[in-house]
Amino acid sequence: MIEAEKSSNDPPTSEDSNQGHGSPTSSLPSKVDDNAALAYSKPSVRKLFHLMDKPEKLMQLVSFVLMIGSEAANLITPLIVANAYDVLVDPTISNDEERMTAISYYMILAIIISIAGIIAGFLRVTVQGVVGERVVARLRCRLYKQILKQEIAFFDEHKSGELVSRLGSDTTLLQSVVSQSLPDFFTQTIKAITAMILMFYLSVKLAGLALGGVVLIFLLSAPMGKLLGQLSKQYQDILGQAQTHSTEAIGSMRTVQAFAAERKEETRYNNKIGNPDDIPLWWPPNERTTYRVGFFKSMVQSGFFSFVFGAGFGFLNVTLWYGFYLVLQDEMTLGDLTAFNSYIISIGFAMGQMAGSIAKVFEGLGASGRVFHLLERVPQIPKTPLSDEEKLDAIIKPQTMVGHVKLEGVSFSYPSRPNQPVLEDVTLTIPANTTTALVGSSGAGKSTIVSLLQRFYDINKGKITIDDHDLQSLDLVWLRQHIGYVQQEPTLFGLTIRENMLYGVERDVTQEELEAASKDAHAHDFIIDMPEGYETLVGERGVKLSGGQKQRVAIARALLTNCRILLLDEATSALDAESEHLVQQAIDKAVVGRTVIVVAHRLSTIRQADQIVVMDNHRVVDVGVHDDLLEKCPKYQDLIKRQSIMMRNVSQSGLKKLLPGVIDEDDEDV
Ligand SMILES: Nc1ncnc2c1ncn2[C@@H]1O[C@H](COP(=O)(O)OP(=O)(O)OP(=O)(O)O)[C@@H](O)[C@H]1O
Repeated sequence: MIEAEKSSNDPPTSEDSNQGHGSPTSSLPSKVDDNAALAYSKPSVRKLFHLMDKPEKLMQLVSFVLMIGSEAANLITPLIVANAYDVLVDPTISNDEERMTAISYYMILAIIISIAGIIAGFLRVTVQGVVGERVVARLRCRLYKQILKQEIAFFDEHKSGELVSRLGSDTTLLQSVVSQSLPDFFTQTIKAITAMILMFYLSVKLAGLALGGVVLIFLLSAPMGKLLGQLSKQYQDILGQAQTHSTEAIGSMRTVQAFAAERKEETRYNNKIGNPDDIPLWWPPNERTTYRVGFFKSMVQSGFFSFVFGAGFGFLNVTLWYGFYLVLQDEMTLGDLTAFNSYIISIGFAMGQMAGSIAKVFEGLGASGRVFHLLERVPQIPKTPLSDEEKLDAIIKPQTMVGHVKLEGVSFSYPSRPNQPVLEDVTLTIPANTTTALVGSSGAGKSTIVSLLQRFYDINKGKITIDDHDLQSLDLVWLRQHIGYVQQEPTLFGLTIRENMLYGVERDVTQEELEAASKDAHAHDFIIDMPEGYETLVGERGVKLSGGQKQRVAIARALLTNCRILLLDEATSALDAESEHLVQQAIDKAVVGRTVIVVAHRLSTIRQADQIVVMDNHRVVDVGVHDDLLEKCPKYQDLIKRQSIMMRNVSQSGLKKLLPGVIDEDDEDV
């Protein structure tokens, strides 16, 4: 956890090694390292090029050679055409036919070289495009892998929209940097430098004047270019925030519509975009919207280009003027002046394109800061071993799991709220193959225990062991493969029922096995009633199934994983009586021969448990079986009295029988 406060680039310190695997006591919690919107690494072109592997480097080399070829062709052509001009006015040639033959020779040569240049240019752009596609595909794959590797606390802090935006628009920006802007910038720079050398070759005086002009224009336009880069970055940041809102709303459309909150969501999005229909005049109001930033960005952009082109071509006339003077002074030929003129036009265009490319490079580098931050972020769980030897020493992957769970003096707060204790000094022994019900008031920390057992978070103090192995020393994949988890509202994926049931099941499963598991989970009957049976698509997040059906599919999934520990978060939301009964039967089958820890809300579940853990105010207040706790634990009595599910199922007289002495005669409505 200490690493959370360090830059991901920082080398590990001895302090880190003290926090190694198996350490019973970790450091105090630190707030998750980054505020989502500010997460940023130093952008660098070098890092971008490191994304290239051997094939791309080779292609880059080919592209470079093609670039030299095409630009050499472009630059040599004016020199050849200059010869044709000089032939035209050459007083030593008296015969027009002879003159035309010489001109034709030079012009045919110039046309052939130009065509070769165009072909080389076409090939260069194609190769560069392929390089860009390969780099962005690799970047997206790595980035997605990296996102999947992050610990749950990271996802508590980072909204999915923001991450999707990094995978989508940020990587697209980087692609255009690699495949277009940077190569264009280099090409145009080389072109401008070569043209300048050729200009010096033609006339030192004229070239000196032109160079002075180029430097002056560059210096004057640089601040505008910088401003353009800043505005581009701001634009991307606000767009990212808008995307975060929209992804959240689109992903929760049922909630949005149920609360008739479409207008609210529209406003939230529009507040970031700046809907032009709400802006009476074209001048943007003083709010941070993409419209406002884009408005100024276009102004600066057009100002920048107008200045570079305008000043460039204005200056061209000044040099041309001086050039005529030099021709009259016999310091250069007319042909030389036409070639010089072509070069200075080339430089003007090159500078314009360089300006456009550099603005895009700045924009891309802004995005690269966000992308590289994520790419370099070291997941806090599991902590990265400092060396291969440490990995071998520290990580345990036992042959089998028995399922004996122990919590010893566990204290915990969520990394996003480090000062708010959620568990304090919790000690608990859960023998293998028994069922433990966690009960307690809302917010007592029951679901947190379930999360900690899956090592979604690391504890701050104390120790959690499974079969006497410290949780932090166990191979994380092995651990999670041996733990089944059925959530209150299970998440299914937009796949078929079969695919959902086999999600996370690594071995081959026969149809018989699949059906047996779904029969045990009381899911088989409703599945075969569906038109496409096990091949039925369940819709995004399983929306096409009822709550009870989703739970039964999730239980079947847990059964198929052959998990040794089953974690159940019982639904608080009411299922109808029949569905509840079926889910209960499914759970009854699932618990046999497993260590089961259930966040219990139903009296039936609580009563059947081998031990009941009563939690209150972040602590365990009592542990026992139902009858004992009813007798001696006031908190438990209170809880049972309040169990809403129980109230639904048990009549007042039944309640008095169930809780003698706890329900009073006048306790009509508990
Ligand atoms: N991801 C999180 N980040 C920060 N705080 C959290 C997070 N999840 C839960 N909490 C806080 O931790 C405390 C315990 O939550 P937990 O979900 O474990 O309670 P619970 O006993 O399961 O409650 P319930 O019966 O209502 O589900 C609560 O105060 C809650 O606000």
